[in-house]
Amino acid sequence: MSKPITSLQRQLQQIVAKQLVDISRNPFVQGIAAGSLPSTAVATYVQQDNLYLQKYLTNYQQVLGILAPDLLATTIHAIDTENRAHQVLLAFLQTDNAQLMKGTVIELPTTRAYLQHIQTAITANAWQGLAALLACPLIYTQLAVELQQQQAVVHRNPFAAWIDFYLPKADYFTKRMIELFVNEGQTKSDYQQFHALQRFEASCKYENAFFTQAMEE
Ligand SMILES: Cc1ncc(CO)c(N)n1
Repeated sequence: MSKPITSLQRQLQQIVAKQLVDISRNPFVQGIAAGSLPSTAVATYVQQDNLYLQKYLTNYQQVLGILAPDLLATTIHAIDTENRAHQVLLAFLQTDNAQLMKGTVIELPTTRAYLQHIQTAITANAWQGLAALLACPLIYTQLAVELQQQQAVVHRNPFAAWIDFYLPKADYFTKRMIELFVNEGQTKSDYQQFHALQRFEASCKYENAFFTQAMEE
């Protein structure tokens, strides 16, 4: 017997709420909230996120191509333009992407491990892959809501527009992804659901580690 639709969604929310406790304490995230971060950390974050998002997009296309080609067609643009969030960080660094990515930028261990985790999930099946992909938009959306509630979105904060970018907008694509995950999940066994939620939780932890990695470089 599969769990009712609301159960999967509730479990996602519980996992996010739990992981956000750690993420909001992350020094990088606290720097975003306070409007102050070392340039090296911001530069490392954007470099690694460029590498991450490039592969994320490929994985997203692969998974959505199987599960929901119509949703893929309407949301691909949303991810593609995500680099607009990076513009905020690049402005803070007073540089551009071309300059920042000059030479060889290699994947740091957490970036590599996170991408490998997503890849492994996709190899199991597309829905497991979706579980691993879902943490990325879901964590950032909830984080933005939390930072806004902490009054971090103020004019003097150079990262205010970055936070604003991730705030949930009308029919935002994160919501569509959650709906897809939950709807597909109704047809899945308890075993599949259990593993998908584990993969989702592992991705949430990678999100935290991804911020940490930027501070350590
Ligand atoms: C690593 C990472 N997670 C989530 C997002 C938000 O989509 C991002 N840009 N990068």
